[in-house]
Amino acid sequence: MKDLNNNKERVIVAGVSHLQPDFDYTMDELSSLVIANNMEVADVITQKADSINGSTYFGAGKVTEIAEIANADDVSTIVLNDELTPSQIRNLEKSTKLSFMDRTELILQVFSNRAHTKQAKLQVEIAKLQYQLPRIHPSGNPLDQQSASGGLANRGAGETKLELDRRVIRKRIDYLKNQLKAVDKTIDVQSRRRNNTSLPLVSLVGYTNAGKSTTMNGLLNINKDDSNDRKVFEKNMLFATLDTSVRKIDLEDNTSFLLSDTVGFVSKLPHNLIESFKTTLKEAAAADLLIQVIDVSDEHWRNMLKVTEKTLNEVGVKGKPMIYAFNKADLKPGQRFPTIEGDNIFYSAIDKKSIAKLVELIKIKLFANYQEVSLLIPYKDQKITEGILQNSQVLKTDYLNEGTLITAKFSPHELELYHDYIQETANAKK
Ligand SMILES: Nc1nc2c(ncn2[C@@H]2O[C@H](COP(=O)(O)OP(=O)(O)OP(=O)(O)O)[C@@H](O)[C@H]2O)c(=O)[nH]1
Ligand SMILES: [Mg+2]
Repeated sequence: MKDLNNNKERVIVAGVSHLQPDFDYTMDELSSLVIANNMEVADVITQKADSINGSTYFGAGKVTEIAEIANADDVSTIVLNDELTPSQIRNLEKSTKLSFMDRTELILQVFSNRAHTKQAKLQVEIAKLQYQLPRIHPSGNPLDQQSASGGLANRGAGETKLELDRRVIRKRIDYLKNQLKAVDKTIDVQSRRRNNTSLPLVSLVGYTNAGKSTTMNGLLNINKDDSNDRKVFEKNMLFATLDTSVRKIDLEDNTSFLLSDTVGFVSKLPHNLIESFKTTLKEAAAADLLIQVIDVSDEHWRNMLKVTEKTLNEVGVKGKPMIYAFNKADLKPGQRFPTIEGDNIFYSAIDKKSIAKLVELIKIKLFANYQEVSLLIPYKDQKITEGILQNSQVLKTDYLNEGTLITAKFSPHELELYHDYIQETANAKK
């Protein structure tokens, strides 16, 4: 069998620490991203400085040192902990003859390798081209300079080869954006169809590899061993999930909710990528309740929580009710689980008792503001009656002369929807 290890590119990871408190954590994570990109870390080089050098990122002495270490390690690529300007990368490459990859490019490559569906592929390619746009190099070949005397008919008149290349890339970005819009639209229609059921929507969010997909699969399993085709992909690797999956979860007491699993976050997630993935994150934006999954066995969980909150803010998800789900408690020595403390739960997604406890908390948070109400629905609106009987928490049904009298517990959203049929509100506001 072919030894895949031999094919892995060995790289040096390097970064400038200018007293940011999370520097060590971001450097560790950079190594994980390198491994996720199927490369190997040969060495780690850091420099302490008051600020980042505007032209070469590192100070001059450090650049020489990196070149020497790279030579000794027989490494030709250096991966950097920040996003660099195009000229910083050019200067570094010119003076060392090595190749430099910044954190943004690395994350884009990992996403690119993981993208399988059309939507994810389009989202990643757009972000990649946007990253490349200011970074394509002029070739230096004078023949590449287009003649300024090309005539008025020539739209590219006076354009350098570089400008032409950029125009081609911009056109491609526009084309892909249109394609993405079309794909988003079909997905949106599917999502709206789901929303018509008026079931509450719960979204799993959080750091990559925290256990969101494993939690979803655990919840799919609560009442029955759910058929495997409803399960989502879970794996010990960064960005195993790039797409959003939504599943209906049925609880024992006849209540149900929709649960969505989606792409995870990482620190310094490239802005273009966030922008591209906004539609994927729409389910989180539309959610009635967020479950933030946190890997409590990771020493950096506080940083991860901070990054998740910041990223959610950036995509416009603010002020939603949230459960803080501290997962992988089984891997943290001395951690009792499952336990609920306010909005926090300590649990393990691979433990049935934990999942049952999580359901308890979801029910408390989700159904807390439900109200018991009776609706009288005329027989001509049979479709509405059917919808309620199928999806709402129905307590009683009577068939009267005027129509169907249904007593049920309704969400605020449902109450708005069925406002015209309300007969009486029981004093059952919990
Ligand atoms: N021991 C233990 N392992 C867990 C637990 N939850 C998840 N894992 C493992 O952690 C790894 C990542 O889990 P996923 O569910 O794929 O994580 P995710 O948050 O969906 O990650 P991305 O899709 O990459 O963002 C897998 O190998 C899981 O088996 C847990 O409670 N205990
Ligand atoms: Mg996942």
